Amino acid sequence: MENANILAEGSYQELQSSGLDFTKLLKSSEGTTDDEIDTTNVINNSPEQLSNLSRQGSIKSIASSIDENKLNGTQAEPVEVAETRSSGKVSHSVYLSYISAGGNSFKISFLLFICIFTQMLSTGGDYWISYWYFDFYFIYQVNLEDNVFRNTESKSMNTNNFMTYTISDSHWVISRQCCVIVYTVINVTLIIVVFIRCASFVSVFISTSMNLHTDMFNAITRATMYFFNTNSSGRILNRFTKDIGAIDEMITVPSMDFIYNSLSLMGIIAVVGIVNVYLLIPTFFIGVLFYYTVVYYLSTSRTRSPILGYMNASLQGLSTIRAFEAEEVLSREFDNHQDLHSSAWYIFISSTEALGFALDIICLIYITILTFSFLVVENDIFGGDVGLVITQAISLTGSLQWGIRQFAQLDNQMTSVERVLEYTNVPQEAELESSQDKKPPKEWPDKGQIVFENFYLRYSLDTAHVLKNLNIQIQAMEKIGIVGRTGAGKSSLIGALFRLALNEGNITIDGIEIHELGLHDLRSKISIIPQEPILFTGSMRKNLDPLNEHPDHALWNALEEVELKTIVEDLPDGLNSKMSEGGSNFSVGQRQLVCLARAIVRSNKLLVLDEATANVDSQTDALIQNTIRNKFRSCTVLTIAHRLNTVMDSDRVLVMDAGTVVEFDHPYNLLKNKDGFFYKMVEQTGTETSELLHNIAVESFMNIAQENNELTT
Ligand SMILES: Nc1ncnc2c1ncn2[C@@H]1O[C@H](COP(=O)(O)OP(=O)(O)OP(=O)(O)O)[C@@H](O)[C@H]1O
Repeated sequence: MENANILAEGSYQELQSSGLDFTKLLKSSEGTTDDEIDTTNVINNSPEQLSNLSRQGSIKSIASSIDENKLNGTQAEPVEVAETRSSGKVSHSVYLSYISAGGNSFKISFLLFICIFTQMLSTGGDYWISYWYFDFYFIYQVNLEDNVFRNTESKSMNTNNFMTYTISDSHWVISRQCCVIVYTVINVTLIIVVFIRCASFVSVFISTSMNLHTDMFNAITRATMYFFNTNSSGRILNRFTKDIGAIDEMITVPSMDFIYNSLSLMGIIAVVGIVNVYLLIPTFFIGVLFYYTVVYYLSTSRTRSPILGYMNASLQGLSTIRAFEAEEVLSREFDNHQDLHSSAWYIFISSTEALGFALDIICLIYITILTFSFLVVENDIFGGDVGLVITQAISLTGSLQWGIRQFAQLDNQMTSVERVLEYTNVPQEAELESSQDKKPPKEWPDKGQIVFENFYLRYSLDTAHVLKNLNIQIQAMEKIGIVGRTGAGKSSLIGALFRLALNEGNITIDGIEIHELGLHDLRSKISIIPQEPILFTGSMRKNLDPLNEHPDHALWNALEEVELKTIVEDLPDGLNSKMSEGGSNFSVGQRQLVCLARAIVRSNKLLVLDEATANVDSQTDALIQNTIRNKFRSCTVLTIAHRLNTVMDSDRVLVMDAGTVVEFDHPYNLLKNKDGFFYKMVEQTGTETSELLHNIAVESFMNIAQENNELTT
């Protein structure tokens, strides 16, 4: 195929005789067919196995590397860490963090004050009515009964005046007009305060969500690479969508209801205590009974089944399930999850009903105790107060049930807060900016000399070192090829330069120890072309020059170097044309060329190629190799080699095995050692290819020797 057109089709012989690009390609790579074998797998495989591998394609090659990993035992890929539970008991510190995320202590105290004040006004209004009724009783009832007052010291009474009268030593009577005015003031104030309370709640809840989201976002963007290796992107997105969604929507209403109901309960207890302090004794015992009922209920309402997660995963992997004809197994597993889910849900409904019944009984007992206490205990409690206490206690029944259900929901949803808080505390990378006294000069690195000294690397504190005691000196402008079997530590060596894992020991670039620098200062000075080309959503310009530092002509020149100029010119908006997500409107090879153009634009002294040509055709490979040779002549280039021919003309080849450097010299010198790793790797590519590779090495060695001679004469 070429440019999305079928140029030719037919058998191998037919295509061979057609003289099309296909046969040219074959001819150009005739000598390197075996060479296409991944060098990372060759050391321990026989030639027969290797040729089998190359024929069997990528699936086999993946399988072989997995087998190898299994055999070695030590080279396990990072395992995804277990997901935090989505239900269960939430600690008090989570509640505290949730509350403190709502704003400063003044804001939270104000909200608390306004809630208590609202409840005081509400209970005060009820209490005022009872007081009012008391006045009415004295003025109309008692006065009608021949002005017989207890402890009578009768005074003249004028109920129409806005005045108070002392009826006894201990009680005041207030005029009706005054009662109405006070009651109106209480209610109007209550309405205003309720509005203020609503506004405060909205403000606090919005701040809570925003702060939790921002904290998590900031923490994730600065998290170590190890975190991303052990947490899938789906899981991270889940926290930003589902958990933040729960904080936005599912927690707010239950929190408010719970606070209202708790305060209302306190209001009722206060009224009971004011009317008769001895009634607090049965209230206490009922409270204890009530507490244990609620604790029992909450523990049963937390059961969950992962049915939704299972369903989601099944839908996402539907094609795989069908391809492997695993529908039966999956539907059986789904049924099990469904059974668990249904039984948990049934328990939840039953326990909620049981709780309602238990609370009704408890409230009934309480109301009975209160009511009979007024009959049994001889005292001078006024009838209005009795009515007030009983009506308040009756209102307990509904509000308590609702409050507890809301608390159960709140407690369940609080796991979302816990999960968000967990991600705000993930391990962070080093500082982005260097301290003033360690700031590197603007032109650093101007030579490109790299020195590793007693260097070790591991991916987490509880795993073994994957790079061990490296002592490497790479001279300025050297072209270094890095080879080794899979898991030897080639990518880790590159990662060490970018400080992506836990580095121990020294790495010096042009005399500056990189661990003393800020990450921005370090990483912006090393260009990398990875195996998987990374393009951003946005314009072509943004992809070539993300920080907008270079003029247009520099970008066009870079595109010309990688032979993409005409393709970009043909795009509707040239440099401003939009790239799809991940650059999917470009082929893999073209994306790789854009990455190369980006590296050319940056013109750093250090370039790293991590198997950059592994996924491209041999023509693009040749173009990339040539461009690198020409454009990065004065740079230090580290190339992790996928195909041996790409590193045979390097100044030196670094052979790695099990995290250590086993050989490091010019390929010509390495090939002299017939017991060496590199020699064996070359030999295992087949007779023809190895001969070709030997020739490239000799030619390159001669060229270098000639250049050195010219320099000395
Ligand atoms: N992100 C990671 N977290 C934990 N261990 C890792 C990680 N990446 C690599 N390793 C481990 O480090 C060791 C070296 O891996 P590395 O990727 O550097 O090898 P490599 O030579 O580049 O292999 P390949 O050619 O297959 O890419 C392996 O044992 C691997 O399991």
